[in-house]
Amino acid sequence: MIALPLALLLLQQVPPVDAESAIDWDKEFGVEEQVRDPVTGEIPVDPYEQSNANAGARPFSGTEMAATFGGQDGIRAIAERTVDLSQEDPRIAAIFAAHDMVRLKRTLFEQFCYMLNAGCDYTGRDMAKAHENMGVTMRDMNALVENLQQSMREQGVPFAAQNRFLAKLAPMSKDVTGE
Ligand code: HEM
Repeated sequence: MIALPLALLLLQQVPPVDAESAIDWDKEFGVEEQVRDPVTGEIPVDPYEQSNANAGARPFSGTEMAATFGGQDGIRAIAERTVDLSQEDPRIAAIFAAHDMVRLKRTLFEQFCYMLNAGCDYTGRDMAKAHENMGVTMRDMNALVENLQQSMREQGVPFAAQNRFLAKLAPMSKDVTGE
């Protein structure tokens, strides 16, 4: 029977929360709130100059490679699947966890589509800027390439065409990893 009086006594001891004295710790530590664009669902990035040169490789000529990859629909499926597989891949998932996968799926699709000459412009950042301070290693790079290979295989891209595409990506590894 002493429980109720004791509880009341303890309640009295809790200092009242004063709205004016509540500390905004995010502000104190300079943590900015990340607000997604209501239309695109993406988190805005710092301004940069947009150019197809940011894609890091010149496109294939002709329409053969684009057709082999299943046109824009096939390329989108491959880019998105690569991101999904990488997010679930215990070897590299942690690198993706704190980043905007909505934007990555769009920009990776654009980059692949541009390179495969399937009728897109690339609007993302260049490879060095996009992977700056991320600490990506060649081992991580190999894991991502395996995920891309699986995505291309699932989409029915022939082995020779897969390798032609990978050969265009390979020189980017030094900008991505800094190794
Ligand atoms: C040749 C290989 C690669 C290509 C072509 C590539 C392509 C891209 C592209 C197009 C972007 C988006 C740029 C933008 O937001 O403006 C990006 C961002 C990103 N990439 Fe890669 N990438 C490669 C390798 C890797 C690897 C190996 C990892 C990690 C294992 C990785 C992790 C990421 C992450 C986490 C982002 C998001 C960055 C952010 O939100 O600021 N990438 N990549």
